[in-house]
Amino acid sequence: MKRVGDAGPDAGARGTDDGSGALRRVVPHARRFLARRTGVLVRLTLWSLAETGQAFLLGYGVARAVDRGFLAGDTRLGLLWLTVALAAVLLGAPVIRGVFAQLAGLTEPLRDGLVRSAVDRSLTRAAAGAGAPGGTDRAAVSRLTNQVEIARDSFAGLVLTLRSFVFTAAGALLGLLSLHPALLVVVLPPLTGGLVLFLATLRPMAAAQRRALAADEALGDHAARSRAALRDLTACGTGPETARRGAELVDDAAAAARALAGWAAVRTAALGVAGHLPVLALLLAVPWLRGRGVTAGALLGAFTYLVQSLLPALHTLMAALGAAGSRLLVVLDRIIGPEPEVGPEPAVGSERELKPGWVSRPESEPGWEMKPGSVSEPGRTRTPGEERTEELASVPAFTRPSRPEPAYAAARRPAPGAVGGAVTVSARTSAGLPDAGDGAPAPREHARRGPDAAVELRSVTLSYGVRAAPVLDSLDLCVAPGEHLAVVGPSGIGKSTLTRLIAGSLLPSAGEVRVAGREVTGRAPAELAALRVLVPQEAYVFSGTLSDNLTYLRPDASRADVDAAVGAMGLRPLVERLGGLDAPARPAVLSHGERQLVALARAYLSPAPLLLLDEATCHLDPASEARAEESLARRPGTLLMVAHRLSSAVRADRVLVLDGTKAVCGTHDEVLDRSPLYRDLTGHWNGTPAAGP
Ligand SMILES: Nc1ncnc2c1ncn2[C@@H]1O[C@H](COP(=O)(O)OP(=O)(O)OP(=O)(O)O)[C@@H](O)[C@H]1O
Repeated sequence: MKRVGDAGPDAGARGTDDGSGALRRVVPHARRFLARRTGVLVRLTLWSLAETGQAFLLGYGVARAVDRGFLAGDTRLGLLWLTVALAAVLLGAPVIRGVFAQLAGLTEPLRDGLVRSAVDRSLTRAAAGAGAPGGTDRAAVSRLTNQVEIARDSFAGLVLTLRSFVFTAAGALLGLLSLHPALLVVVLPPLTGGLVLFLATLRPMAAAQRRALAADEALGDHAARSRAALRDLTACGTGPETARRGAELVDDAAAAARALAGWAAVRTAALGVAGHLPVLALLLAVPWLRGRGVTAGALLGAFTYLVQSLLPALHTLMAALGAAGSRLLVVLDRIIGPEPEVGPEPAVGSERELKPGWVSRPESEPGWEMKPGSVSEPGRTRTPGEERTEELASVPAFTRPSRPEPAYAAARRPAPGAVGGAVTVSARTSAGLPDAGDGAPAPREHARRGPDAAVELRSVTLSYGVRAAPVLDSLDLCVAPGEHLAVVGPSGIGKSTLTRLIAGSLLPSAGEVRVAGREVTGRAPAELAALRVLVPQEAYVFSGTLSDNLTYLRPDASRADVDAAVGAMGLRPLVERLGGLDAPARPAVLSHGERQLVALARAYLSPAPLLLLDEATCHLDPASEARAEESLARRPGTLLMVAHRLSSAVRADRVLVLDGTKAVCGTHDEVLDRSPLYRDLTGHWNGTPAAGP
């Protein structure tokens, strides 16, 4: 199952790779890249040859200064050879400058190429519809910034040190050979032993590096998703679950970092063998070397080669290959390796991720613990009715508020036992079409369709782009006049899209939207305004008096009507604070909640028969929200609202659960039975009452 924060399919599959697969994938790209830059490589080689000469002269100059100069009593010659050695050291500065100038000819094209590749990949994934509708490839940010820079820096470091080691080692070994072949016999075994040990750590180190990167991406992805869904997490009470998953990911990242550190320790041991044993061996072998005619100058020259050239070059090579090499391989493979497959949207109710920390799981899945009041208990079978009864009884938050039932609600309440009723909803893949039990719509249902319906959607499909996956797919919905319908669903599922379609501010890609029996498509703004009011999440209050704001949609409202709206929405304290209805109401001095109350009171006063609220109560505290909602529901007309808290759904006559291309509609109890998603929502909500309303 894919959980929040799990790295993508590529991360998982490649996370187990020991590095050889990545090497196979990356090498052809590297060959092509280098083949196109032979000029730079030749110039780099020429500059590097100067390093060979420099390394050679350093030890050779010291050896000759001792043997032919100072020990032979010719101080002048000794100083001359020392000057040669010094000149070799000083030669290093212009050589490094030349090397760096050529290096830029390799690293900058590499970075440009990787950025292009990362962007191409992200666009391809976006076009293929990775994730939920509107889902994004969040790891792309990491690839584009962090990982490309890692690749560039690692590549530069690698070229610099690998080249330096090869050319310096060539100069030093040549020097040792020229001083005395026996020196090589002593120095080479520990040197090669250390190098072999070091090379043996490369693969496991690359795998550990890969795991660390995957863990880092997963943690970043989880954090980004959680941040984007904070509002839903709070409303659904899934914060603790998300925090728990975040803690798991932090643990994973820490474990990966520890594994990496372990291999770094082995590598340090290899460096000790290769870097320090040759010096020790040389010291211990002095008598043996002297016996073979190795002069004091040659010994001193050999030490100079080891300490000044070979070992520093080896040290930097190991550090670079160890860290930068495996990092480079892993990052290159992530950016230019095979494109991870983007499969079709998994079916809702299977293993599809709904939102951070809120994952639709089969109820039988181990680890899907029961929380007080959640729906099923492993090992015990209960009838749906029993489950509902227990659940509602055990959790006060789920008890329907006792309010007088509006007359219209009683009139349209379905007969006991009947499923469905005044609201129908279906989608191409939905199994939730209410019917009379024999497949045909219930008679009451028929009566609500056509000109009688307050809102009717017939096979409505909405895609935001020609190639984009539809947000709503063949959706049928029928809302009776006077109905109070709550729309719920995960973030980004299409709730706002639905309200905008019904409001007529968005045209369906296919199908028909009718309000009060009239098709909304192509209707003039004034006509639409007479049919419906849409209150969005961010309430609009204009500069003017409070009265101007409240009566904007109904200029002829009497003072009594306005007073009634003020009372119904709980605006009285604000009116008093501002100094009366005719006092200026500057939007800047109102809180978000006060602005929402003003917008709701304006909608309450509107003569439009249909009110559409798109999380229009999200800034209100639960008590104010309940009062506003109940007043709006009592107002003559139909109320369709995107629920911010599940308590809103419990208060509504019907609940429409949008769940990908599935949609389920019915009373709270009915959708609890039929919608696993709704059960998930309510289960989580119940489990953390502190976060609930
Ligand atoms: N103008 C647009 N252009 C392209 N895609 C859009 C547009 N508006 C919304 N979407 C996408 O359509 C999908 C449904 O968005 P919508 O806002 O309707 O969801 P929602 O359920 O209301 O989400 P939320 O609860 O977060 O407000 C999302 O994936 C969103 O990214």
